[in-house]
Amino acid sequence: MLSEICLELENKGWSIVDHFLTDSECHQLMEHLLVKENEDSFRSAGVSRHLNKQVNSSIRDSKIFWINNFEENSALQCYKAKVSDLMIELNQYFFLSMKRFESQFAIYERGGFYKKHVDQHPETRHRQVSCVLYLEDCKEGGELVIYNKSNRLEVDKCVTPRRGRMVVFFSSGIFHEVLRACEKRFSLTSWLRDDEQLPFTI
Ligand SMILES: O=C(O)CCC(=O)C(=O)O
Ligand SMILES: [Fe+2]
Repeated sequence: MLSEICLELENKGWSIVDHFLTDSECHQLMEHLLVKENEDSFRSAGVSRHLNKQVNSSIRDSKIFWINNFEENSALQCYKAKVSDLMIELNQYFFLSMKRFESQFAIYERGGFYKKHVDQHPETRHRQVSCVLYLEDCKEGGELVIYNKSNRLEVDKCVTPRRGRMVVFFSSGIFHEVLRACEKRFSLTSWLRDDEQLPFTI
């Protein structure tokens, strides 16, 4: 599985992995996410603008929770181990030096969206690879649209969120957007980074 991801990233800049986690692991993550939501721990997501953090709901309408403790939940531990293995494989294949990752749960309410963007901040450039894991199916809406790596106007793939499905793509060159969700949409996103110190969260 890991070498296939590397090959696909090399060819297209993105890869879709079904069953990255099992249904029961995703259920466990959902339970954890819902506890955090009930504790009112989610916050409106911001977008970065020249190192200033802004909440701009015309670009992005969703709420997020940054994960600080992976030990709280066994499915999170499993997720962390699998993403770490992926990071090692990607480092070897692409001669990268990613050292850690930052992770957040995201909830898009019905009508939520995220306009076309790239994940790497132009000022810092430490995000190298993005991994988005979907925790529930979306029957309609909420698709992730991935644009062609050499032509940002051309759609390469429209990904339907499915429980356990993970999309991996380069954080710098791959434009993408989240279409309006028709129902509540749940995901766990990680950015693999090549710096050591703790980032400012966005
Ligand atoms: O949830 C998704 O499908 C993608 C989210 C995204 O692009 C982001 O958080 O930067
Ligand atoms: Fe993104």
